[in-house]
Amino acid sequence: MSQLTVNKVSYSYDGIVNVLADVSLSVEEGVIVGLVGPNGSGKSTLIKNIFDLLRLQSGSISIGGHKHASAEAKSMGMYLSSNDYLPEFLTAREYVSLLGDLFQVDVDHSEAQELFRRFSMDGRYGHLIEDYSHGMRKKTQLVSALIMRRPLTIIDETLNGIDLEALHLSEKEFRRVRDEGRSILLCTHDFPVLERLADRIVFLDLGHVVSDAPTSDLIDEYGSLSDMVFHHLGTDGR
Ligand SMILES: Nc1ncnc2c1ncn2[C@@H]1O[C@H](COP(=O)(O)OP(=O)(O)OP(=O)(O)O)[C@@H](O)[C@H]1O
Repeated sequence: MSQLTVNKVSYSYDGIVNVLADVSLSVEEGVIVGLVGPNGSGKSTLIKNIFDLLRLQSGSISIGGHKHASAEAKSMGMYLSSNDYLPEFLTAREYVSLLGDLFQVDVDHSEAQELFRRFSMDGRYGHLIEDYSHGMRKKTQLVSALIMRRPLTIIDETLNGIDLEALHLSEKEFRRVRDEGRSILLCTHDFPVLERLADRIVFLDLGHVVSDAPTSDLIDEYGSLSDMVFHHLGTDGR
């Protein structure tokens, strides 16, 4: 079953230039899909359309088989945005509880505390988020997504700014998410991470899907994901 289906979505901020042009993609159950593309190619605009943060202008989107703007769809997907905005006036425990209420998840705080320990934030779960560093906020976002266990998690550059140890642990946890049959759409410029993790890569450029292929096929053909992107960017008539 498809956890996410995007069908012929176009979007324009000014009614003149299409930032997304007929974008289609799908994320099946139990896969990690990488979303890559140069700055300004439309990745964040696409993600905001998926989560109904921008009103869909044309095409259709479904999450877990439900229309993307419905309450059912919204309960199935979680979005980790590229910024580290979190409610400063809450502790991580309160924030995770709040998400648990929203997603109707019975939160296991001892599991969250254990993840805090493993992410080198031992003893900080009950502290106010306003005292967290940038990296700690990113890791709090990751832990909260791991605890909410949504069928679809979309991660927009959230791994930026975390240390190598946390990155290693995140990759391990993402593989576990996939093994449990849940799906991740991972938007990042960190190609080595995608080469290790992603089953498939969707490459967006100037609002168009340039390619959508298994990571191993792209590596066989181009040697690496960065070479695939450089090859495309050097193509005449781009
Ligand atoms: N609120 C907005 N109003 C007008 N134009 C916008 C707005 N947000 C984004 N854009 C434009 O839409 C295009 C796509 O931006 P978007 O942020 O979706 O790209 P991106 O692929 O996520 O880029 P990056 O890798 O830099 O995060 C860019 O030209 C950007 O300037």
